[in-house]
Amino acid sequence: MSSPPAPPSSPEPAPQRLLPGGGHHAAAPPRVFTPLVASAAAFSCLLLLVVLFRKLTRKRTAPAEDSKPPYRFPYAALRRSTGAFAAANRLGQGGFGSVFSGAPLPPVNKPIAVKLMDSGSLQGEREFQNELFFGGILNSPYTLPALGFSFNKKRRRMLIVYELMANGNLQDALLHRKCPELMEWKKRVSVAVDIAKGIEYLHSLDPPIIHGDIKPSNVLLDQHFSAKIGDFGLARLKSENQCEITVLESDLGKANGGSEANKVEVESNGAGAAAEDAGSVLEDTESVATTAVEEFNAGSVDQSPESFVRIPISETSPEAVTASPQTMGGLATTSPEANFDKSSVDSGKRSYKGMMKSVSGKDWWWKQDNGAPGTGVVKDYVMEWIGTEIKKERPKSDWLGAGSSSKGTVAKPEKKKNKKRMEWWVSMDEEKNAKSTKKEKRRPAREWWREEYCEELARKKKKKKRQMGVSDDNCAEEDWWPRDEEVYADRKKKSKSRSRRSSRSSVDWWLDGLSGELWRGRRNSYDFSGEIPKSGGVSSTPSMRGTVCYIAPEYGGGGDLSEKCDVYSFGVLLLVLIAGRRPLQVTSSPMSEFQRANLLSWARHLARSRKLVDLVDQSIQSLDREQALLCITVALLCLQKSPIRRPSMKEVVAMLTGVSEPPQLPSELSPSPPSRFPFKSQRKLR
Ligand SMILES: Nc1ncnc2c1ncn2[C@@H]1O[C@H](COP(=O)(O)OP(=O)(O)OP(=O)(O)O)[C@@H](O)[C@H]1O
Repeated sequence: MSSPPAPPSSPEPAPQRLLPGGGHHAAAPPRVFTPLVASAAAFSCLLLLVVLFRKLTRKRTAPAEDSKPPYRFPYAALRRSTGAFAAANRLGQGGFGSVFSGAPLPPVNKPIAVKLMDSGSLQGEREFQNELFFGGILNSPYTLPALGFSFNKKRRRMLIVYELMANGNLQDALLHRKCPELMEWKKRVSVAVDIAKGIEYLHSLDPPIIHGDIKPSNVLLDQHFSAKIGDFGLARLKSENQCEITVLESDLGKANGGSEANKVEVESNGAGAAAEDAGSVLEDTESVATTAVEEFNAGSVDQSPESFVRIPISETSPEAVTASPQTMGGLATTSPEANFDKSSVDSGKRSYKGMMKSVSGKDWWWKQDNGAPGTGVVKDYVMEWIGTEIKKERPKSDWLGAGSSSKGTVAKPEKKKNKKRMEWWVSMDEEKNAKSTKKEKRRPAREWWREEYCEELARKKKKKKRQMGVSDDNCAEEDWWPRDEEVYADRKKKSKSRSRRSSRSSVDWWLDGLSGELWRGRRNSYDFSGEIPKSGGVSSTPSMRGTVCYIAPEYGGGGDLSEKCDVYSFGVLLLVLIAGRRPLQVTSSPMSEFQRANLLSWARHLARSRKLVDLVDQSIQSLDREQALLCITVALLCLQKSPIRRPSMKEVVAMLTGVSEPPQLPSELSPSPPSRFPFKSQRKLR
């Protein structure tokens, strides 16, 4: 008997699995899940990547909430924002370049103004750094610090970004465009108070900030004609012991190396006419701003981004005495070299409360701490390129102190080179140093002034003759500088009354009340309509000491910069605001007008003859006479020659806002000045 055929083996062992309560629980893991797990893992990886990517992207597109200006903007973004620096967007021309309006760019979601500076002048580069430094510190509705910056290495351009001020600068609004809003007395007073509060704010910081160049063209007006103090290019931090602290260039050595690297990179991306685009390509990868901090922390800067603050050695500092090889008679000189090398390291003047942190060891760079309180975040500015530019531009003969290397210094040639560069840089506002080493040779400021002035006049006259028929009247309108014919008319007129002042030249007379000023030679821009020479203004003697007519006599004469210098400048500005005219305005009008040329002398004259209200702008509407008298009196108090006698800005604000008692005129402006008639006044007293 044949056995029944075996049932065909079931292809599916599944029935076993399907048996309830069967004894097959220890079966192998279900393979059906494997692809599921794999795809889940892949999905999570992908998700992770996406999250990471978004995080990275966000870092580039939106700086962290707590990040603060100044931000570094990609050059290409600024270029786009200003329509490739289109002429139509040009707001004006300053001493170091043009300013353009631009569309909002994150993280600054407001219209911007972009100052485009060529890197030709060291002074410009230095002002650039100053602007950025103070941009990280200032925070007041009455100041307008830089919001950001950028570079274009190929084109050797530096850019500074500010908030756009709809009504431009005060000089232009008041004297050129004569904005109707500013013809209202109340508005003028409110502008004056805004400015006073702005300066008060600067002086109230710890350490105080001295602006150093208060004048109407450095005051900007927003859409409501609220005033903000701008242009911190010449501003200084002041230490408790009166040391000036100057923001200086970056580590030259490091900067040079890095810059070369960058240069190669740029050139590899394009050449010739495409230079700008090549520069842009590099930066176009980022579409919006990052902060300097982020960039530095992220290590995306390929070289050290330090800029620093230099603190000159105090003359009595023991460190200075031992450190400086140029120590003389127990007192250290304040030579740039001494400052550069030594002060930084050990001189114990580093504690800049809440703003900067000292760097330990032999690293003498100062880092500017602008991070959120307590975080200890160090803010540095990217200055990779400036050092190289200095090296390129400056002739060897320009380095101050060349050949005067100190005995005790054993330095490597490269180090020495850098030092000399730095000395030159340092010396730009260190006339004081020169003074201390060459004391006996010092000339009176007035003599120096006269020479400079006469040379300038001669140059101007020559130039004008050459350009016969070319009108540059508009350019010559800047603040104070009279046209040649005016000056010569002035001289003619003065020669008639020479008997009175035989020993004094017209220049001396002209400078009455303005003694010692230097000028920066910048011109205003709204009415400018031609090519501007690189150096800028009508008179272009570079100076790190402010603007003629506005600079305090003691500072112009070589003295220290103090808060009282700002007070003096504010006094001039206040008179300009009240009178609606420049501080010096010589016209070819009749003799009666001539004595009014110098606003300060004119105000003093009116004070003595008790006609102060005559100073007020004739076109002012709704004049409050009492308030006008108060304002002029405050201005005259600020303009006292002795800095100690000038009020503080806090007092000025209190007087202008009526918080304190109305002030009295300075005693020397009484109708019979006691100093001139001592006997008479003594008799009177008895
Ligand atoms: N934030 C801004 N908003 C609007 N206009 C501005 C702004 N910054 C500057 N400007 C305008 O651009 C022009 C040039 O400004 P800039 O600060 O370069 O020169 P300046 O103040 O005239 O002279 P200086 O070189 O002595 O500072 C000025 O007419 C000014 O009104």
